[in-house]
Amino acid sequence: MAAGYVGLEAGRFASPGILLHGPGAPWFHVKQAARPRGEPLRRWLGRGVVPAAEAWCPRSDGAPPGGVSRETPPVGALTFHVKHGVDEVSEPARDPIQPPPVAERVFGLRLPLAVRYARLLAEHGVVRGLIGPREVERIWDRHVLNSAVVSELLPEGWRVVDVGSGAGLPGIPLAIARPDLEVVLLEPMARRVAWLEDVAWELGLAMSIVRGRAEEGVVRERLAGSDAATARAVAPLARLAQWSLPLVRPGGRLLALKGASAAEELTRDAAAVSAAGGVRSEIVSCGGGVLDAPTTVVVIERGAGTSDRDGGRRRRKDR
Ligand SMILES: C[S@@+](CC[C@H](N)C(=O)[O-])C[C@H]1O[C@@H](n2cnc3c(N)ncnc32)[C@H](O)[C@@H]1O
Repeated sequence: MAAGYVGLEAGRFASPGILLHGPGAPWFHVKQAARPRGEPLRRWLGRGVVPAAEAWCPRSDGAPPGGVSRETPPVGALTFHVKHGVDEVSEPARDPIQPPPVAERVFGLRLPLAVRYARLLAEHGVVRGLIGPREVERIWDRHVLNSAVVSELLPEGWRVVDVGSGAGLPGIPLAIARPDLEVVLLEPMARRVAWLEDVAWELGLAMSIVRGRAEEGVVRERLAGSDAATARAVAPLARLAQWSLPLVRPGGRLLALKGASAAEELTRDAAAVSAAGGVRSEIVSCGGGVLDAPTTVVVIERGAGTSDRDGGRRRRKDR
């Protein structure tokens, strides 16, 4: 790096809600996420957010371009530089998309697909508002791996409906880790559905994406008889059971990814879960030995005696 430039980690410039770090292109995120349309970055930096006159991203040849570079810096060089008159040089920031070693245990030979998904989330997912910029740092443990380890609870060949898939969590990591599953992503918001379609296409994943709400009749018609429903950060357990249990066959399961609130929710919503057809409930920890913080899942089985119009009719094959 050139002398005369003080290297600062991009993240240090961030004010709340503004992403200045990220894989690939910090300037791009500034432009997209924070900078008023059309305003030169130089002026934006001069606003007291960064007390500096000139900023640039490192180019692949290492030379300061003089002004803001629009070249995407190479991975591992996610540093934003401010001309400051101080002879200091920074280390390149860690690439948050580098998978941790445990990722190979979870995804095996399909790890490259998981890396591509993590990168899509971190780059386009942030810009498209699917995940917050602060999530990029913890994309693996809190999102991709946290979701994929739920596959421990899914027998081979099951059809799984991911209710309220949003950014594709947990459905897409599950589909990557377990190509034997038939994964259906269910999401009502058009913008998110478009994102899910883009990701499925980019990754070449054979999966169905259904636009709708779990409780809608037409959705029930289409998805009833699934083996399991997954849901993360969608609704309190009572509502989730009312929405999702009608989508699974008798004996099938709702897998609700919950955090520390799992036990409390299960106690609080026991009556509603039972009224929705849930017969056996338990709290299971997934990913022990892989994740520092294993994923807590509330597992609710749908009772054999419960009925809805299509329950069990659409089973793919006898299991
Ligand atoms: C907070 S986001 C969580 C997204 C994703 N599961 C995750 O963990 O990142 C909740 C998602 O549930 C969807 N959602 C809300 N109500 C729903 C319903 N009745 N049926 C299906 N999806 C629903 C929302 O559109 C949104 O995408």
